[in-house]
Amino acid sequence: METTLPFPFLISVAVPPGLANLEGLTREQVSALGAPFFQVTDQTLGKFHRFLKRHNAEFRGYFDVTAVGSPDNVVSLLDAGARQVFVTPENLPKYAEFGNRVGPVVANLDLSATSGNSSLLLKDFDPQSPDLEEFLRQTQTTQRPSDLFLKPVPSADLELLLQVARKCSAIPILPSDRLTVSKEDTTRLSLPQVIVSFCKSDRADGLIPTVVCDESNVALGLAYSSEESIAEALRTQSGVYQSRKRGLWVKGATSGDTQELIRISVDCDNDTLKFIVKQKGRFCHLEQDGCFGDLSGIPRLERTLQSRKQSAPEGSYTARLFSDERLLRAKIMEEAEELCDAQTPEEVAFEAADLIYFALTKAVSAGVTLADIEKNLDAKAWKVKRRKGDAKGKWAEKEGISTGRPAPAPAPVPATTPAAPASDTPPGRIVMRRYDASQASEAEILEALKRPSQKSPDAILNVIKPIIEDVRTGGDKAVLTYTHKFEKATSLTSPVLKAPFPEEAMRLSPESIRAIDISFENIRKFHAAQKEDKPLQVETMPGVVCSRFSRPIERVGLYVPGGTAVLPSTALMLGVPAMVAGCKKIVLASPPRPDGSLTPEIVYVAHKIGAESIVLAGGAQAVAALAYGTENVTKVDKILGPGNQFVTAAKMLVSNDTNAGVGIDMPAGPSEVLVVADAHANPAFVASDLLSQAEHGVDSQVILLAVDLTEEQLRAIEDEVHEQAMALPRVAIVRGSIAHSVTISVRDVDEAMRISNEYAPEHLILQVQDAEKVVDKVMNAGSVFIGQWTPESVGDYSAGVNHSLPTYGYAKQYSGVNLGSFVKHITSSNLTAEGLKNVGEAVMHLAKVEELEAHRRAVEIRVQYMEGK
Ligand SMILES: NC(=O)c1ccc[n+]([C@@H]2O[C@H](COP(=O)([O-])OP(=O)(O)OC[C@H]3O[C@@H](n4cnc5c(N)ncnc54)[C@H](O)[C@@H]3O)[C@@H](O)[C@H]2O)c1
Ligand SMILES: N[C@H](CO)Cc1c[nH]c[nH+]1
Repeated sequence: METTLPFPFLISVAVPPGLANLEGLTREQVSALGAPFFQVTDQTLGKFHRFLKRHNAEFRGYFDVTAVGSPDNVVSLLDAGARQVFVTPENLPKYAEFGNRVGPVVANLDLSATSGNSSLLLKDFDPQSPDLEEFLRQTQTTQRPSDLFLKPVPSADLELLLQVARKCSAIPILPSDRLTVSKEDTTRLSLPQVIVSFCKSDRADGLIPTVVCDESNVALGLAYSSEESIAEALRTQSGVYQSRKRGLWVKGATSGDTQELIRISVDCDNDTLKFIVKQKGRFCHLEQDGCFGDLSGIPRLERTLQSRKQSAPEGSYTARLFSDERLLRAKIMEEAEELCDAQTPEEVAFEAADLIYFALTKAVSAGVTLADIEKNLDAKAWKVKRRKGDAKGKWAEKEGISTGRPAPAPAPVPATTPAAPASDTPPGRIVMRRYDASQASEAEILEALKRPSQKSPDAILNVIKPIIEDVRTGGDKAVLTYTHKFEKATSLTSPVLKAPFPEEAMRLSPESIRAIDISFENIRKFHAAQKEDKPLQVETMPGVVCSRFSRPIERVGLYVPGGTAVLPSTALMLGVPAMVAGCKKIVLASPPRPDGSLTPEIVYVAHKIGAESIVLAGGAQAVAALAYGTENVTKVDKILGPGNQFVTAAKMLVSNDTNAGVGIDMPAGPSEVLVVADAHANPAFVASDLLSQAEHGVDSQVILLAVDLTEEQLRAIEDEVHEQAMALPRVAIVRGSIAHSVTISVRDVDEAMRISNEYAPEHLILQVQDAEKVVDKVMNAGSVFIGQWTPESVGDYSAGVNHSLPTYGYAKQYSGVNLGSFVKHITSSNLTAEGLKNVGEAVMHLAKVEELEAHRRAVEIRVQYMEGK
């Protein structure tokens, strides 16, 4: 616990300041010095308690509680934010658990009886006592309490008290009614003079360097203080300093950017003051918040939100958030959930930033400042009674934490759907929301089928744009920097592993080699079959021959994801067709492990497909390196492969840069599956297929279209989902993805296929009777798995079909990766003289319509030549 005093003295106040007119110092002046001392009795305790609750941060004080009877009351003062309380030495053992927050009070000058305590309050201290010499001698011993507080007798000469305190490095307690900040008041001791007497300036002019900070302790700049400027600052409760050239400087007197004084303190070696102020406008004379530049981070966000609150552009997002309480509430809930689901440190930082943005919007909207929030944090840190911190109610239930209350109903079921009986649903059950298409509206079904919200495109762009720019301009070094940052592979010194790959980097068990070899061969066969053995040729008119032939794309970059799972199978799915297509340069990219190495399966696949190199990087940095090339990374013509939101957005961005000259395959994001199951389907099989995609990531979504299933049949699938999920190592991820996954009961297969085609799933699984016949009804899907013996995972690895597929509904317009993804089609025309004669008329006429005379003449000149003209 940080107990550093603002100054090496306390100010004693007889009653809670503000509850009575104080003589001497005002409440604000006491507050600005930050460490008051109070004497509390059973009678005044209630008042102090209430006062502390309200003003904890300003008056985090020291309390003599020897006149308070109940230890509970003493503890409640500590809990309310008292820095330290002093009790009689006999009572001290009762408070042992609170350590140095509780110290003894004694009334005699003999320190020997209290040695061993880290702090001690000497009350009725008389600086003229005959025992003073002996007392001073005792204070020189090593057993003395490190914090020795001297509370003087009422008649004490305060100047003398200060001298004695300095001699023995004790902390004098100065009565507020005997202090003043006014020059005119000669009956009291000058507080500014006391402050300055505790400071030692290194400067010839005696001024004290003063660091000026805002309420979040962000340094705004440097100023200087003198006794006079401190007096004026305390008198006016504003930022007043001593200009080195022009005397007193009242900050903002001319600019209007004034300051409200919050606190003055001195540093550890007493040569620098700190003023904490509430700054209006800017501190710096330049166009920036402070002399060290603009605010950043959370204070900057607060500033922006506050100005938006005053004048947000109509229709702006922040204006909507301020005016639509429900939207703001929904966003806070959404971001809180995303933060809980975040896994890597980067994701956690990203999601925490989002949550802080919306939380601060709520605060600003309610007129709460960051300083108010920080005061609360501090108050909590000073508490001594710790709450258990258990999760409560629906949140505990959602996470499967027992609350000792009856088990809850299953995950949200819309009112239109008959809910399963609550009593037999164990807490924390992993269950998909249920809808009944015959009772829910079309809009409700569409809403239920929405993919989990991705980060807003702007937020992602803000992250990836600088990364891409850094890599474009900084090359290898920039790639390495990001790999060190995101992958923590700090020992990596080169971002590329070039072929031939070292044997030790692909050392595998015979079983792994066999599994890869079998999959490789199946994928090769299926993709080789997609080859066009000869060019397409059509004679459209006599003598007019049109052809189309394909050529491999020369240099391809294949992104193999590696964030939440290592996916050598993706290396196969991209690498094998690239090899079959005959791409000359195949460059793989995949995030390395923290030790800088790659999983050996990926290196083995790279070796088998004849890759030229592997870029040891992931995310936007890998995409940028492939798109622009670096000193060691080969620039490619097309980037293919799935990835998270950063990867997908980076691919889109570089493909839009005409200077990059790079194409991409498609948006292949978080995995998803839609299973159509009827009463013939085996519930265990259905559940296993749903879970095989749910385990990919918390952003995955799985959908079950239950064709005419009874409540009992639905429950059987749900039971399987829960039981199988609970046994999975990635159950936490499954819980996240199932939270935004749904079961929809439909009447028949036609209704199921209508919904499925609208959803356009990446994977479509047909576990219905006569599944093959249903294939005719499939209009939009990445890849289809037909019948009960075809789990989706065979397509992920070994059947031969490709698993790099369009997600997020893009199956409506994109195909999955196939041989065609690695080739370009070139067309050719070949005309005889007769052919030109046959088609020439049409060409010349259309060229005339378009007024493109040179086009027309290119035909005419030949026809005339043929005719000997
Ligand atoms: N559709 C398909 O065909 C298909 C196939 C396989 C995998 N997938 C999907 O691919 C995705 C793979 O994602 P992944 O995250 O596991 O691996 P990934 O390799 O796509 O992403 C990891 C990289 O993201 C970057 N990154 C992470 N957090 C970042 C941040 N806050 N800021 C900037 N960069 C950051 C890091 O550079 C890291 O290397 C999953 O969603 C999976 O479902 C889809
Ligand atoms: N199902 C993923 C495509 O969405 C691919 C994959 C790789 N490994 C396992 N599965």
